[in-house]
Amino acid sequence: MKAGCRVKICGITNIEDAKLSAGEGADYIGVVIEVSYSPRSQTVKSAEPIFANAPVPAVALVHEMQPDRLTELVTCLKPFAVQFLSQDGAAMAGQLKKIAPGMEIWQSLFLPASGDSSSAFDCGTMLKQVEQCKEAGVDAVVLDTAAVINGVVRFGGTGTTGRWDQAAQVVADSTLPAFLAGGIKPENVREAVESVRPYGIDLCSGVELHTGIKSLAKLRSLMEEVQKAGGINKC
Ligand SMILES: O=C(O)c1ccccc1NCC(=O)[C@H](O)[C@H](O)COP(=O)(O)O
Repeated sequence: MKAGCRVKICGITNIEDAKLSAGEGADYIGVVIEVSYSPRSQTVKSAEPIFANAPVPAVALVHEMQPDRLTELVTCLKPFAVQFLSQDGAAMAGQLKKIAPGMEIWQSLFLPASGDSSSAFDCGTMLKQVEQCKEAGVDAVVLDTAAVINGVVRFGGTGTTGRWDQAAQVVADSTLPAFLAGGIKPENVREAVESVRPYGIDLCSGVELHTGIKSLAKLRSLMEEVQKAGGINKC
């Protein structure tokens, strides 16, 4: 098993970027599927070539997708995992694992943005959520940051860092592998990894040339910085 911090490159919109990310060392790629507020969103149909040819495990991200559509997605794309941005991963896990045994279920959980000291956060409550997810068959959680952009709440892909002190508390006692997401980029990834010690990191806008297109130079620089991060991450 890999010892260091896993890396998931998300918001992939084309197979070239999937291959670029994997070639630079990504462990997973993520594709946002039919999420209205994402500028990187793909349809099940347009995502087919990415999932069919992905060189590393590919994760399908969904938000409040109807169960019938979810079944179609799983049948067509055969993702390594479905990641729920809305809080329905635990409720859907049992049903999805019946139709796709072996497929993982990931659940995004949202922390306040850094600098936001007014939003209530209770580590114990989040750890209970993690435990409930685990009992329901969820395999991993992604600690991300939600933010209001142009008047719309976006659950991910915001480029906004979260409260890493709070993320570190959750990671330390999480009973599931926990990824850290939100505003991670080459310039801050070392601090993110060394201060939170997540199982993995998950990022999107920090390695883009422009929205929806990845940058080779930024991916390379990110991976170099991840390699430099010292210490042992949570397995
Ligand atoms: O990437 C998007 O456009 C996106 C939009 C809506 C929900 C999720 C989205 N991306 C999912 C991810 O897992 C991102 O990697 C994660 O949210 C972090 O994004 P970023 O802050 O841009 O690194």
